[in-house]
Amino acid sequence: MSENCSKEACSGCPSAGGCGSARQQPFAALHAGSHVKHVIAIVSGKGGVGKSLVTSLMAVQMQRRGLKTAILDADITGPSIPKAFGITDHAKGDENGIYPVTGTAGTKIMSMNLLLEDAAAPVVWRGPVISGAVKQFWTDVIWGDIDYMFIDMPPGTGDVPLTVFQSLPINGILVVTSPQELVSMIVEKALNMSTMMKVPVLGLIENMSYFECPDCHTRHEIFGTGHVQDAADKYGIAHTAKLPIDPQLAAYCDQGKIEDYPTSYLQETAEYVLKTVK
Ligand SMILES: Nc1ncnc2c1ncn2[C@@H]1O[C@H](COP(=O)(O)OP(=O)(O)OP(=O)(O)O)[C@@H](O)[C@H]1O
Repeated sequence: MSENCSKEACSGCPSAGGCGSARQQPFAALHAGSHVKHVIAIVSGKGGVGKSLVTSLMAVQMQRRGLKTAILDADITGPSIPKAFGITDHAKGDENGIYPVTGTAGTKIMSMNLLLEDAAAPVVWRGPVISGAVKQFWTDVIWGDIDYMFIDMPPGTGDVPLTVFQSLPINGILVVTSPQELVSMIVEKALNMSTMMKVPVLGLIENMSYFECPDCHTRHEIFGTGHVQDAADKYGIAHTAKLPIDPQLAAYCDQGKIEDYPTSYLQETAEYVLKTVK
């Protein structure tokens, strides 16, 4: 934030994410064996709108550009990142710390499911314990050199997202919504939380925006017309994107082959992030 800056938050500011001094609280210390250049959090107002999918696609986009990429899965009670990347190995640790598991294309991943004996076992923990685990993914994991780390946040605006915002030096967030959700107060809550935390909103992504008929290529707005641009204008968010409902994408995710999916989805979002957070 420049000395002359009079903005309450960074949304809409051309320097958003780049000025670095908007947030001044002491952040949790990164492990000595890690050097993470940029941290982008993916948030949503509620669960099931495709936050993990967007996190995975963003990592894949960056990885394809030859950047060193990581995903910190902060969705401790509903971790879905290892499945999308087909990771079944457990994370290993020694006296120095915990090592992330690397996907076939090179994305480094840490998730609660990589630490559990049984991936189907529920994590029945209270909020502060969950927040502690997320912080440990930052402080105790030996990430090595990372250009872009994406954090798959737990949905909503509860105490875990709050702790993550306060503890980790997040450069910006991408908000994932669905067409119905966009008109709701829940999205406004997520956007207001980022304003309160002084973390710039880099973009608004409307997932399941439409379905394109594979035969006639007509686009059908199954969940109604979204208003992603209206919402972006209202909050001064410079970048928007729309993702279609794509059964093939879901199938690649289910088979753990997200890195192999030949798609340009979120290419423009990746380019916007590269341009804005550098
Ligand atoms: N655009 C899409 N096309 C097809 N399937 C999708 C799409 N977006 C999400 N899905 C599927 O919907 C399911 C939920 O998506 P995802 O896990 O990314 O949501 P989420 O917001 O992270 O949920 P939670 O917050 O509960 O973890 C997944 O099975 C995913 O493959």
